[in-house]
Amino acid sequence: MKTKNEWMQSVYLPAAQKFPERKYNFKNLSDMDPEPIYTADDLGDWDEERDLGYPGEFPYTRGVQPSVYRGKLWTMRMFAGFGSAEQTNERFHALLKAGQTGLSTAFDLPTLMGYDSDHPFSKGEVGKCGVAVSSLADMEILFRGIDPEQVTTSMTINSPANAIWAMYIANAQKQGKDLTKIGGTIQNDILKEYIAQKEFIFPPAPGVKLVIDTFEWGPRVVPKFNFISVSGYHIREAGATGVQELAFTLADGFHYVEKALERGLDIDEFAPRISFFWDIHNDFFEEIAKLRAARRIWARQMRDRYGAKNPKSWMLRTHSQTAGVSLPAQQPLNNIARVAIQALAAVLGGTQSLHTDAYDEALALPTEEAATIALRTQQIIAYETGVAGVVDPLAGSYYVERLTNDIEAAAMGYIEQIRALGGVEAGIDSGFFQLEMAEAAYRYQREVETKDRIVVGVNDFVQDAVEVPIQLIDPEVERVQEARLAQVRRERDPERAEAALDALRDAAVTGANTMPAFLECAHAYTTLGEQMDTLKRVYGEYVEPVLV
Ligand SMILES: CC(C)(COP(=O)(O)OP(=O)(O)OC[C@H]1O[C@@H](n2cnc3c(N)ncnc32)[C@H](O)[C@@H]1OP(=O)(O)O)[C@@H](O)C(=O)NCCC(=O)NCCSC(=O)CCC(=O)O
Repeated sequence: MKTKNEWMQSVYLPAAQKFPERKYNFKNLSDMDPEPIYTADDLGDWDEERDLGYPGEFPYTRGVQPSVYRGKLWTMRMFAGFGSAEQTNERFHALLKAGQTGLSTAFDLPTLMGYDSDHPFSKGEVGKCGVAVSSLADMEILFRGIDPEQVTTSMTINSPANAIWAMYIANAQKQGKDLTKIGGTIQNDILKEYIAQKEFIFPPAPGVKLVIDTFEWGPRVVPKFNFISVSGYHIREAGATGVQELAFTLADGFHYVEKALERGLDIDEFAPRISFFWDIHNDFFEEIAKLRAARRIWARQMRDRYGAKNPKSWMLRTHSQTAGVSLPAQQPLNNIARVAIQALAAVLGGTQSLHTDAYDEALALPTEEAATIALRTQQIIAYETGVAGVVDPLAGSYYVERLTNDIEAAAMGYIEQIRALGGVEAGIDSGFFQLEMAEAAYRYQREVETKDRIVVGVNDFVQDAVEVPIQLIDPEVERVQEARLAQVRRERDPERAEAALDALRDAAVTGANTMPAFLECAHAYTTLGEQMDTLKRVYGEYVEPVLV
């Protein structure tokens, strides 16, 4: 048989002279230029046993479970939250009734920034991009009628993650639930806030310290809870390429591991509950290869660099979300097609959990109809396409294996560069991440503006604006929240509340684990704002350095 090179010379190039290749940018979103075809000749020293293996076995390229979706479909976990706790609770019940298999909570901006709903800074933002939660009283309503032992819940919360998690756990305790049986995930990934999303409160050192408190406390008290979801999503949405998303996020994961080890924790006690979160964009094969490379890098580094011995510590388990940034406001119904393709890539990449964006995401929070179509998209993939019946069906594809290798190598290059810079916190201080991402975002935008990259409906195939119904948030929610907060402050035991906040302050001052104090703060109905203010007085607030 001819070699690839012989075929290129004798067949492809002569044909391309007669019928030239399209003048188009074939590069993927990580700026990697694919060749026209891939054969075994492209795999270099790729070794099937070392680099691929079997599903459920090191290095987990093919998936973390032996049976992957033949055993259990991925969790269909739609990110939802708006308005008051009552409204979101209603949406949660509707989503579960529609066949969703896990919950995922979106909090509003004041909650994400640690402000109570009645703080002057919260005006106009209460309940807008998620649900408002200022105390245990809101949490009780939010999860009314939902059994935390039966349904796993994800909470996208970062700077105030300890406080919100404690409220969730306090609510479960008040219902008499067994804490060793409740499962779920808090995002709790503060590093990517400094790098990308910018919803930080405290400086990086105490920010990371609070995260490590959850690494220590979680496995002992709520052993089924994933106390972190190390998130590439927001890094990607802020303009990073797929390779940067992978590298920066894994570097963040390793940073937390190193900090937990510095605290003297046993890697095999905490690492099995570290989880991840990826953004799944339009380049189909790039995204599949990214997920496979992610599992391989994590497994190799955890075993060989950090010395983890428990196979569960080697397994990178992940949530995925289709790429909001890829869904334009122009011709929004086309986004249903984009989301279907991205979701298929997440599934072929072996995700454990998936959110599919609603087509109207660029316009407003999703209407119930748009959110339902997004969920149905997952159900169509799960039940109609046959892709869930065979484990890692793309394994052995020359292109997919080569791309997995290339993405792994490129991401490891970045990870080594970050280590040489002095680590993630040093990279944040020097603006390394922001500058790398700004450059990638600029390159992408220039490609779109010069039409070197076509985005259907945006820079080609454009048509007049199409109107779709959008969801509006009732400003009444702000008044309801203010009234509830006033009632909470009036009815709680003031001495217990004050003592709880004092204990939180003391834990912060002495460097003790803050989680027991946060749990008591929740039970004492102290508010989120009161807890964060207490910590601000000890830790200070982060001011981002200006980069020019
Ligand atoms: C680990 C994950 C990724 C997934 O957890 P899940 O519980 O859903 O799934 P799972 O762990 O795969 O499965 C649950 C249990 O079943 C077992 N299991 C699963 N598949 C199996 C199989 N084939 N054979 C045997 N056992 C299996 C697992 O080991 C596990 O048990 P054990 O537990 O006993 O091992 C978790 O962290 C998660 O759900 N994350 C969601 C994060 C999220 O929703 N984030 C939203 C961000 S939204 C955001 O940031 C906003 C972005 C924006 O701006 O729009």
